[in-house]
Amino acid sequence: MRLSAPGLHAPHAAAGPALAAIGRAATLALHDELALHPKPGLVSYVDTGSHQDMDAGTFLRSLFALRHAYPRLATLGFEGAGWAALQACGIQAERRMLAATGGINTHRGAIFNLGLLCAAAGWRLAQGLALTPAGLRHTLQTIWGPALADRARLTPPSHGGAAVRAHGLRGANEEAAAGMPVLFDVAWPALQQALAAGWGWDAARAQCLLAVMAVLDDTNLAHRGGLAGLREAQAMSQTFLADGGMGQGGAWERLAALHRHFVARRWSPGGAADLLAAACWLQRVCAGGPPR
Ligand SMILES: CC(C)(COP(=O)(O)OP(=O)(O)OC[C@H]1O[C@@H](n2cnc3c(N)ncnc32)[C@H](O[C@H]2O[C@H](COP(=O)(O)OP(=O)(O)OP(=O)(O)O)[C@@H](O)[C@H]2O)[C@@H]1O)[C@@H](O)C(=O)NCCC(=O)NCCS
Ligand SMILES: Nc1ncnc2[nH]cnc12
Repeated sequence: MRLSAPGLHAPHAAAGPALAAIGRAATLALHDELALHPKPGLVSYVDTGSHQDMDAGTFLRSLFALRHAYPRLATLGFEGAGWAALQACGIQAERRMLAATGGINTHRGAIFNLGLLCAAAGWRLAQGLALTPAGLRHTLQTIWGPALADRARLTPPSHGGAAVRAHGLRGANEEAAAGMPVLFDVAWPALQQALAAGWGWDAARAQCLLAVMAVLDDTNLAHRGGLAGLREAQAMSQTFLADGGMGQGGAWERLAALHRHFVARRWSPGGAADLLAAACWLQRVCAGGPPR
């Protein structure tokens, strides 16, 4: 599926199928992330990683519950909605997720990241602009960047966020305010390079995940493992990549060992998982989808 935006100012009805496809790509991208195994500390169809309160079924219920939110966010972007409307839609989606999972936070970060990307795609569609990674990044920064930057200063952080920011780390909101540099400068190039090397969709997603884990200030890791845990997880990911990443001999076995190491410590890179999903969404929206 390649979604370019032909013609300036596409009328609303004509854009309906494209907006629906943008939203559907988000649900599919969440599944791309869930279906990958092993992922250090994360839930998949094979096991629940570092989690006791959720499994793949919880994630499936969550992504099913979110399936209308993403096309809605794309439509809001198409309509040029302001930040308040996007936020209200995101908060409603969070409520749906919690209702579907019995109060478990499966996709809070993914609602936010993928929701913003869908909105940016909808906005570009309305302007007749191409859906490219660089273009989406530019739209995010110019249209909603100022509101995000204000929130970064004004909104009190939740959960481990306070401690995390006390260490000068960058959470989901700060990442978005900066134009999602880890997504566009790290995750997306890693996925593209792996695909260009012919590694296949599974290895490419694993490489992308490790590339993100190597650099992201993942608040979930900091929450579960403290700053020391976050830094050790980053260092282990960097070493894995330096040794050849998914291109090294025995890569899958080594990834499985990393998974066991994370599970033993209850570490879970949930923020990195979300950015893997976001990179898969870019692949589906901007690059014709996963390789066949
Ligand atoms: C903007 C908000 C989403 C910010 O919320 P918060 O202040 O909580 O910010 P962060 O802690 O920075 O991150 C929120 C979630 O984003 C993921 N994440 C973590 N680090 C990063 C990062 N550096 N960059 C990008 N994304 C990041 C992560 O989400 C994933 O993990 C969650 C599961 O974690 P888990 O450990 O299992 O569960 P917990 O219950 O949290 O902990 P335990 O007790 O079990 O240990 C899961 O959600 C994944 O998606 C972070 O959790 C929010 O405040 C907000 O504004 N929401 C309103 C919606 C909105 O405005 N939308 C705008 C338009 S769409
Ligand atoms: N597969 C997964 N396991 C645990 N937390 C996550 N957050 C997003 N995806 C996740």
